[in-house]
Amino acid sequence: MLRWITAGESHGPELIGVLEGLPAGVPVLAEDIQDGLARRRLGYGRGARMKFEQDEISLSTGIRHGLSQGGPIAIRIANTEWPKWETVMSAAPVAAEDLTGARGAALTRPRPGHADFTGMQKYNFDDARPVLERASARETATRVALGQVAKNFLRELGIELVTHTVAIGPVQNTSLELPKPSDVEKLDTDPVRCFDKEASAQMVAEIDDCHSSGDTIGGVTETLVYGCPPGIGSYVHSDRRLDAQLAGAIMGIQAMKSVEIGDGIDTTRRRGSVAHDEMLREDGAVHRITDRAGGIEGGMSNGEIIRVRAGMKPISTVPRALQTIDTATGDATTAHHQRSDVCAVPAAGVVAEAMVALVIANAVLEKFGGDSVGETKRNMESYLAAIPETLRSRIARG
Ligand SMILES: Cc1cc2nc3c(=O)[nH]c(=O)nc-3n(C[C@H](O)[C@H](O)[C@H](O)COP(=O)(O)O)c2cc1C
Ligand SMILES: C=C(O[C@@H]1CC(C(=O)O)=C[C@@H](OP(=O)(O)O)[C@H]1O)C(=O)O
Repeated sequence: MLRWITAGESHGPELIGVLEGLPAGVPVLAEDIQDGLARRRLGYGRGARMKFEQDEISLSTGIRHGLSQGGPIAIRIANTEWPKWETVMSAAPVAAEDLTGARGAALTRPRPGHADFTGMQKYNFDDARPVLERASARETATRVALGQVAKNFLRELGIELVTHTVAIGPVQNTSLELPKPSDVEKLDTDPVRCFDKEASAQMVAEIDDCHSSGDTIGGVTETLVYGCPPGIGSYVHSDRRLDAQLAGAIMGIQAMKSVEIGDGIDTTRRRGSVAHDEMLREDGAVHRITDRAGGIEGGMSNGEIIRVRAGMKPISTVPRALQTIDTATGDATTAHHQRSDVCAVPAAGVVAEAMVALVIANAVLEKFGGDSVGETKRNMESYLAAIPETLRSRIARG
């Protein structure tokens, strides 16, 4: 079983992520993790912080000479801004007169849509600062770092992921062409990580329009998993279903409001005759004529491309500030606003990919086990080889 946990505040000294349960022998280099983090900082519509935040990482434990050792892997990501926040975020007590100005003064005008107001109620704070520090999606840098380790493990088994943006607000990419893992570099050069040039230009224009009218916007990303063998996850109990695990992981990302597996909502509008994926046996293996199910049936992977869509709401720090109340006085006012992203959908897609990688890696380990990556691979190959001929599936590879 693979377990992970993150710790840290948005403007604290550092973020920490721990991954436990990874077999030994998985190649892990600092550069791989830096690559993943750099990708998360990108995207048209990101705010000022992403221009200077460096995501300085240290691989603190669990890796030796570029390979995982089987023990917990701890990754630290330093916050570039820490010197400016040392007093406000100090672990030691600080005198009230030292907490002033935009950073230090209590935040009492909670933003509708963010965690501010309910967080203050729940944790008994008279200041939204501690709420936003942990609710902030800064934390997702750690998930991307851990997800990168999971991706390296999956790559050893021939499982690869790629993520693209399919909608920004009302602008949709209606092209049916799916990116392959070899298209990652091409996607990296697109301002919104969209696979269709025309749709990408319209998405950029939509973000510009939001920016100039003091507004924010959300959208939808799609993560594709290639090379996943059939039989990952299970139908035998609700919490073993791969689709349930994926949905939970996606909904655990800040600002995510919907998850779709395969054609998702579109499938609910179709008749059965055009909603499912008919089977064909060719060259000694069964494959599907379509992949409307998104590679999962009965809570198990079926060998086709796994497709997971994640729907993100608009950023809640709206420059044209929304109506709220001042929690210090009870008076009507407008929500506090500091620098913020206008659109973070491309970055959220990178986070979604990390979460999908962690879920698939966990499900793979549950099925095949192994204390070294070689053992996991042998177990997987012998399972596939033992499947009777008429039950064999073609595995969709990139
Ligand atoms: C990658 C990413 C970047 C985000 N950037 C911002 C931001 O700059 N400003 C903001 O108010 N919310 C931002 N958010 C969204 C908030 O974190 C989120 O709205 C908040 O946690 C409440 O969302 P919830 O209702 O889903 O919990 C971002 C989310 C993600 C995934
Ligand atoms: C720092 C990141 O995203 C942040 C997510 C975020 C929020 O409220 O979720 C608010 C903003 O933080 P700040 O107020 O410090 O500018 C974003 O920049 C990041 O993704 O690394």
